[in-house]
Amino acid sequence: MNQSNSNFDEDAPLLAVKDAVVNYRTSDGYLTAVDGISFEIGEDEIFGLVGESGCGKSTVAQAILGLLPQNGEVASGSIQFRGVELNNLDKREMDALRWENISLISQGAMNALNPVHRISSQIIEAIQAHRDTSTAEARERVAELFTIVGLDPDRMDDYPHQFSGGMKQRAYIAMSLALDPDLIIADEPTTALDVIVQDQILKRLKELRDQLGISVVIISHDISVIAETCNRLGVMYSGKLMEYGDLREIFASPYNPYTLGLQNAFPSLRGKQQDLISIPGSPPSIVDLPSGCRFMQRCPFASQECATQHPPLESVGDDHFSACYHHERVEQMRQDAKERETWAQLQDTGKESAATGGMTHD
Ligand SMILES: Nc1ncnc2c1ncn2[C@@H]1O[C@H](COP(=O)(O)OP(=O)(O)OP(=O)(O)O)[C@@H](O)[C@H]1O
Repeated sequence: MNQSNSNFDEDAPLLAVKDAVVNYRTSDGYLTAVDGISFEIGEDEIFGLVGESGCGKSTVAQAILGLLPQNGEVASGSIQFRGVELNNLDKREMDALRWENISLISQGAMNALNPVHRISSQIIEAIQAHRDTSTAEARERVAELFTIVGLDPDRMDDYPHQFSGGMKQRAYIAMSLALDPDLIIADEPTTALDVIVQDQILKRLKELRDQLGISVVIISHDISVIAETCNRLGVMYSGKLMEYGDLREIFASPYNPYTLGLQNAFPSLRGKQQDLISIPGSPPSIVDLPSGCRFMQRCPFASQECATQHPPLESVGDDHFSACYHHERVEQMRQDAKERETWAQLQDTGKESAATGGMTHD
């Protein structure tokens, strides 16, 4: 463990997010992008946060790292790293924690490498900004990091343009590992990469967990990426967690209609290719959120009860939680969700919010 903060509580979870609400101040007033979500991440864990574009995944990542844009704020709830409330840290403390304890691989991180500097100098600079290390020692560390991420250390003095997209992404991962963080947050780490490179990067993230004991949060809109890599997951929709817990348990027995829909909508990275079925419509705008279940307008199983308020997360198994009013008829929902007609009827009845919308895969 990287003990840069003496207030860390070794018995506390690595990361605990509790009832976190994140608002953005806009000309339309305060918009709630993340609405009371709670989850915990333990040691040696790969946690996936999945959901369609705009559901609040990046907002969660930015809130954890203290990197919300100027108009964003954690309005309530708590975000604790090893028992330390991150919202209470000042800028200097948060800057130290970032990189040393939690590091971020953001969307398109590979483009964050500076094109006019050698990759080695960029990583050395990151190391020396936090540690009193000689350049020779830092170079040794860069070589070690290159080996860890599967790059040839002889290439460390190359410029970014001499690397392919996948190699640049690995180089950025090497940089994010430079100070031995306990947790890496990878926000769409493979989106811009082809399927083979994507697979290699995801395998590498898994190996980091296995070899270095680093926990990883992978944020993706693609449930098949999460299925390949994670051992626990949270399914987000419109600022809420719809299903949460052990990945195998959730994939073996999903309880939430949104998870059922997502499973139909993405091709498996390996395994049998099945017919893809989109969820008609699109998520509600955060400018005008419905008072009932956020997924109601696109849910083929919705009833009157769903219009009352968003359902709370309920325990439905061992480390398995789901937010839905219809858990008692889950067997039937699982069967019906596999049928194209079940989702097509939403379009027929005009129930969905955007008649021509649908899930996209990019
Ligand atoms: N600075 C901002 N000001 C106002 N609204 C914002 C701001 N940043 C994000 N939002 C809104 O907050 C909601 C959540 O956005 P966020 O980027 O967290 O979602 P996401 O699930 O990560 O989507 P994507 O996969 O497209 O990045 C969206 O409705 C978005 O338009």
